[in-house]
Amino acid sequence: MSTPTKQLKTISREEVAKHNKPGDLWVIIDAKVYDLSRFASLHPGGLAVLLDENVAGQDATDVFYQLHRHEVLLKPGYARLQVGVVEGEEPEVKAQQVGEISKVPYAEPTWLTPGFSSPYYKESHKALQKAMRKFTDEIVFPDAQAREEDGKRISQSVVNAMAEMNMHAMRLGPGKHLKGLKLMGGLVKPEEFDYFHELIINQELMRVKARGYADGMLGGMVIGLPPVLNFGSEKLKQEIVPQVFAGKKWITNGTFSDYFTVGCRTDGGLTVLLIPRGEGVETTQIKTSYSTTAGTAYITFDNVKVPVENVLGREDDGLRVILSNFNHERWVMCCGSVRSQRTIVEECFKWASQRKVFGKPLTAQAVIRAKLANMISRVEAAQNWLENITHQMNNMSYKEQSSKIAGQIGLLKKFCTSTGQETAQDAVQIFGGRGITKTGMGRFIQHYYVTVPFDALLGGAEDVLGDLGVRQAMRQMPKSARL
Ligand code: HEM
Repeated sequence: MSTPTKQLKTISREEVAKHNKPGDLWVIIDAKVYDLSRFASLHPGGLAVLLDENVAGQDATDVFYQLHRHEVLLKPGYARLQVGVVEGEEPEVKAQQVGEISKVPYAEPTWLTPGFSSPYYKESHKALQKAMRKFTDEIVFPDAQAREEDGKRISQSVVNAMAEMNMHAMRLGPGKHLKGLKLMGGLVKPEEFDYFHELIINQELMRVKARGYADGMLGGMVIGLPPVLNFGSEKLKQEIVPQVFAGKKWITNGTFSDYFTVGCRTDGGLTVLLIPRGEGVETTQIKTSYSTTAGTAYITFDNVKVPVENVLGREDDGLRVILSNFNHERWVMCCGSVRSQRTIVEECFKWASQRKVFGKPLTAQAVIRAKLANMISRVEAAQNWLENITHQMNNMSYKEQSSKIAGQIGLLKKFCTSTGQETAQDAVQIFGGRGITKTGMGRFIQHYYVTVPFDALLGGAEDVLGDLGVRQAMRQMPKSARL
């Protein structure tokens, strides 16, 4: 939200210039006049910088945006320091408003860029995207940033708000489980819900820019509940699924789960069980390179008794249950990974345009433009491949997906996460020291840089997925083919 400027008085630049000493200190930032007289001694960047002759009583716009994110000025405690607007001038900088599409080049996928079109997205997709953007900005983003900071799990109010929209159910993809549900307040009919709707939900939620939270936001459900839906008995499904969709129970989010979907070694192989939290089940928090809000845990099962009806699929046939889960799960991860990369492109484009070195923006340097070129190419390639695969998923049965595109999904995931890591490295180079600080200018770059290696591990390490892709292709190699 920007500060309302209309009621504020207009002040001439000459008048501002008179307030240039300790105890009487004004500055101009983006045509807005700030009285820093009392704040100066509390300023985290120190008093001396504010008393510099080029700052005190002067226009400090450029230097301010070299050192602070715009959001600093939006914090109520700081916004309050504004005492007026420069006579005859209008502020230029505008924060992205709730629900708004970014105007920064490549900050949005092509289909959301004015003047571009796409064969994949219909009216219901567009309506869902708009609603999801608003929902994420208003309800999820503030909670994500706060929880990432304090490491607590997602607030129940957010889980409830998601449940009200039936978002948890939609995150399991199209299918019978959506029948009769009112999706996103009725914006999408259950029978028309497809993988592009789900892609939109996954990508919009990822805009929270908080990787641990993104997993803690019922990421465990996306992985742990499908085996119950696809292989559980009717009785088990009726008992478990509605509770999880309603946000009352948690599955496979370690520290705070009520149920765990577990592959157990049995005499004849693997058997998948749904284990409720109870006697003999213990979870201990594991600290990782991302926040504890994800719920990552070390779990022990000690002589736990599990009812026979909690077997998912057949005894000793657990590998099939686990493998059948992988395609969707990996595809979800691709959606998130691509969207996170895009956030980094946006951050870098903004920074490289506003950061001035020897009087010129970073974008004046060919080496920086080359890094941006690589980043843009990677994210566009990944999104376009993702959309192609999503289209195939919409036109294949679940079984066909396994035989025809499991390999491609594996390759896409490897591509998304390896390019994500290259982009993280480029971004840190562009931001310099600010790319490794947890607060201020480069905080999202730092966060991405330390959390992106995890994307390259979950759902299968890159080498394994690459190998899967090539092995599946090898099986389709015609015997008749010769050079
Ligand atoms: C309304 C005016 C200002 C406010 C509310 C403000 C607030 C802050 C805050 C909250 C920080 C901590 C870092 C962050 O959260 O981004 C900071 C750091 C800093 N500020 Fe300011 N500031 C203002 C104006 C200025 C100006 C005009 C300068 C001019 C040189 C300046 C120089 C610095 C420096 C050098 C740092 C340390 C940066 C770093 O650690 O990377 N500030 N300021």
